[in-house]
Amino acid sequence: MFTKKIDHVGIAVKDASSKLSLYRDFLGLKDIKVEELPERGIRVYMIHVGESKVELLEPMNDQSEIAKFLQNKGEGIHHIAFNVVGIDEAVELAKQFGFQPLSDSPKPGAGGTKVLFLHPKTTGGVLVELVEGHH
Ligand SMILES: CC[C@@H](C(=O)O)C(=O)SCCNC(=O)CCNC(=O)[C@H](O)C(C)(C)COP(=O)(O)OP(=O)(O)OC[C@H]1O[C@@H](n2cnc3c(N)ncnc32)[C@H](O)[C@@H]1OP(=O)(O)O
Ligand SMILES: [Co+2]
Repeated sequence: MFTKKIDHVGIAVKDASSKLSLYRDFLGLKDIKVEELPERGIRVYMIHVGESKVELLEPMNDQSEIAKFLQNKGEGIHHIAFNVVGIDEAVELAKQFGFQPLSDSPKPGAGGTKVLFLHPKTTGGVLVELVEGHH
């Protein structure tokens, strides 16, 4: 597998609009794409910063993939995502290295990408996302 850059840093928030003054107004990051992923129960605010992004993850409902994190840990950094080439081989490769994939195959991510998560228990306490494609 080939990795060239950090794709994004995922940040769990209860209410994204109240966080935009930092990114959009103070830091001057105007390229922000909003997308809803109902299958994950997440509204995404993808904030472009040079070649990488900050991804604000806002729950759309109580079943949201980030609801439990917000309940247990509160708002803050949720995951780091690496842009990769060869994600279809990543499940088997990760297992060979002792990292636990959180699905049997890559799943749809924001912006039409394919994503695969690795369990934080096997990656030094960091939820790692692999992303193939571009937002
Ligand atoms: C927007 C789409 C997409 C994109 O295109 O970028 C996304 O980014 S979606 C982002 C949200 N989706 C996901 O995170 C999917 C993958 N995550 C999971 O499957 C689960 O969240 C999880 C990582 C398996 C954790 O779920 P679960 O085991 O049910 O949670 P617990 O609360 O019981 O925690 C167990 C254990 O793991 C620690 N933990 C949980 N979340 C994180 C985290 N984000 N980073 C680091 N560690 C985490 C938690 O603290 C527990 O540890 P112990 O207390 O020591 O047991
Ligand atoms: Co992400």
